[in-house]
Amino acid sequence: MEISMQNAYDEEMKRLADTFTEIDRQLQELASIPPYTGHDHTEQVLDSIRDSRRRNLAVAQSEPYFGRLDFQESGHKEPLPLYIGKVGVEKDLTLELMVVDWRAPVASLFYSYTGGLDATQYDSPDGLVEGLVFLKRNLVIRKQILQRVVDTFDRNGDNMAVTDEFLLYRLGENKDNKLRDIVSTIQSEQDSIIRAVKNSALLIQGVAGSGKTTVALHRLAYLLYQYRDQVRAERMIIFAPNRMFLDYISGVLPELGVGDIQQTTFSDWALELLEHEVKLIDTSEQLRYWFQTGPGRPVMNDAAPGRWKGSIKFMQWLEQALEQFEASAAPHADYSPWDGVKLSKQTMRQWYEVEYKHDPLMKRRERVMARVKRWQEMELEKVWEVHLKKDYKKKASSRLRDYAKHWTAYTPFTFYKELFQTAGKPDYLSVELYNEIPKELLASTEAHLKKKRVQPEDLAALLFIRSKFQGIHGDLTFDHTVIDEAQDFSPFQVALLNLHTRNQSFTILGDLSQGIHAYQGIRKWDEFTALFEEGKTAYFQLDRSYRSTMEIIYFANEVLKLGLDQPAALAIPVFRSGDPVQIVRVDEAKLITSIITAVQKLQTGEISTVAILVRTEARSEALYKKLNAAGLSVNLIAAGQQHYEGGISIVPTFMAKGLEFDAVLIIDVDDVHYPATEQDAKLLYVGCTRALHSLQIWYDGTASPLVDPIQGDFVIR
Ligand SMILES: Nc1ncnc2c1ncn2[C@@H]1O[C@H](COP(=O)(O)OP(=O)(O)OP(=O)(O)O)[C@@H](O)[C@H]1O
Repeated sequence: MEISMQNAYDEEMKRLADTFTEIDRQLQELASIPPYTGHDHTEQVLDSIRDSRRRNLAVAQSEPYFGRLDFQESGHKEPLPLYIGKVGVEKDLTLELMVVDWRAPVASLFYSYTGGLDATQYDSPDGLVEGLVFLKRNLVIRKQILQRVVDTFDRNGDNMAVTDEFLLYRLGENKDNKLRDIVSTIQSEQDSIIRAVKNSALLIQGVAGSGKTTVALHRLAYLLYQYRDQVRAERMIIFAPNRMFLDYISGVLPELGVGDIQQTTFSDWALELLEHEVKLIDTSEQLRYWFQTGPGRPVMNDAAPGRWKGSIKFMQWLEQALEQFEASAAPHADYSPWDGVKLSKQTMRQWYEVEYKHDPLMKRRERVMARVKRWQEMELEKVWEVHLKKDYKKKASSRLRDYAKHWTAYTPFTFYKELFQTAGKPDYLSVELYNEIPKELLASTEAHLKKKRVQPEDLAALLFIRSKFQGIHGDLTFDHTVIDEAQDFSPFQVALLNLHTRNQSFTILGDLSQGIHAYQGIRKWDEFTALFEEGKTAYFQLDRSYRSTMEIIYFANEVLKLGLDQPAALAIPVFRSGDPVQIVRVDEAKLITSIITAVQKLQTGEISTVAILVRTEARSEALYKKLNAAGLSVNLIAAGQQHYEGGISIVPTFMAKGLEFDAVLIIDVDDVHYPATEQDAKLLYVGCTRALHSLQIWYDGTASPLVDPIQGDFVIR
């Protein structure tokens, strides 16, 4: 070790020991105060403050910080070292900050500073603070042991830019079955997204591996810290593509000390809100249909049911249908509980159309019926003769039931079902509107709905109807909504979520180049921008990819260029080099033995997770059986999977989206399974970009036109 680094190491050892002494002292002091169980409000507040201090100190106790920034504020004589950790730690009496929380305004310097001698600044609650950075240092502390000290900027050194050395060290590590936090190496462009203001819809186009998911999770932790008076964790929600993906990302928020944030899929959330009145079709059927190979393959154009039903046009169509329903829904007949007494339809209409106008539709009906009942009770009270009263009461309850039956109480499902009937339109719906539904869609939807089954693309519509029928109560609204893999969401879904989200506070992330579910997803980000109030959106683009080696990124970019007229953006790799991508011809007869040999070879290196990516689900199931029978223990990842186990996985490529593996082996990359179409290029791109360190492309017969022409020193055959 160089002398200067040895000095740095010694200095940090001493500082670390002091920090631990202080943390231990505070923890002991807190342990000596028994928990408060009384009713005094002030004492209760103090107790909860002590509780949160205990929790923070427990986090800091093993890894108190990961970074140091020496910053000299303008007007100050000397730079002050700031130690940055996952939680802040203050000295008890002096309140001197021993460790700064990574989310605090001053900590933003640690992330946004990219080098140079010029003054830099950060946004503090009191305005901009300017000054000079002298040192940026990364520290690895594990279980109280200082393992590594890396200076990525030193004003007294030669290199005036912040170096990537520490980042590369972190990226070179192998992955297990969970996504991890990146607090120690958040990059400047990621930091701007994490710290962007709350009340805006952020739309983020990020290439594969640019840290979108990770950044979104860090943003939630930041919002909870920065806006602690305005947001609550249980009022924030993350929408992810499937449960396995949720399992995969489930470690990050607890690592950041954040709990209770809702994490779900759009379907699970919607079905719950619809009180499970309907069931979803088996979506693996749908996936098999869209991801089949060969000549029968369907085209993913705007006529696809998901595109039609996911459009804002359909939302507007429903709005009109609901308006037509509303106009005809008021009571059409007088109500008479017994002969000689009558409540006129005009009175009831007045209640329905004027007095309760601002209530949701079905609530209005409920309120009118409740009022009719009250009126009826009052009328009964006017009757003095006992036997008559008894008779009227009986008659009235049966007539009221009858009257209510003729004024249908719809659920979102029964209403929706009535719209999609091939036999004819409901009375209230105009012919023009009814005729706008494509005939084929009308028939297929009717067939599903008859079985009380809905397709994923029906859910936004059902929830929209629900919102009109029941309204959206406060407990169904969110303080902030994250949509991951948003390119697969429809505009209708996002518009619907906007109804449930306060102040347009959204983080919407995705990659158009990975839009493999184009039968429902968007083509351009404008489709979402148009949904929000002007001036309350912000667009970010993340082009640097952190996951894969340079070789893998160069290769994946070539695949996109060969298949897409205009890729959304090409990824820029960080300077991390690995082995070239291998394109290998493997005879089908030798496939199983070749996979086993390749996996065993990979495992002799540092590789811990391996994915064998397969074009279709059927093929992956067949290979899974054969590989296990041949003695290789692999996990099959199938649609509907709840957990991701790590190790060796066999996965249909479309299911691998969002995940990552140390090594990836894509098989069947021939001209039949991956012809030169936009759809296949996106699918193959998703597959290639799952790999961190090693990528192999296998084929038999003729290599896919999406890989065959690729030349360069990043590929070997
Ligand atoms: N600043 C960073 N420091 C260290 N690692 C990072 C950083 N940014 C991203 N990564 C790593 O890069 C990988 C990709 O991150 P993530 O999965 O969040 O990207 P993504 O953009 O959502 O990817 P995709 O669209 O391909 O699913 C993860 O292993 C993550 O830890």
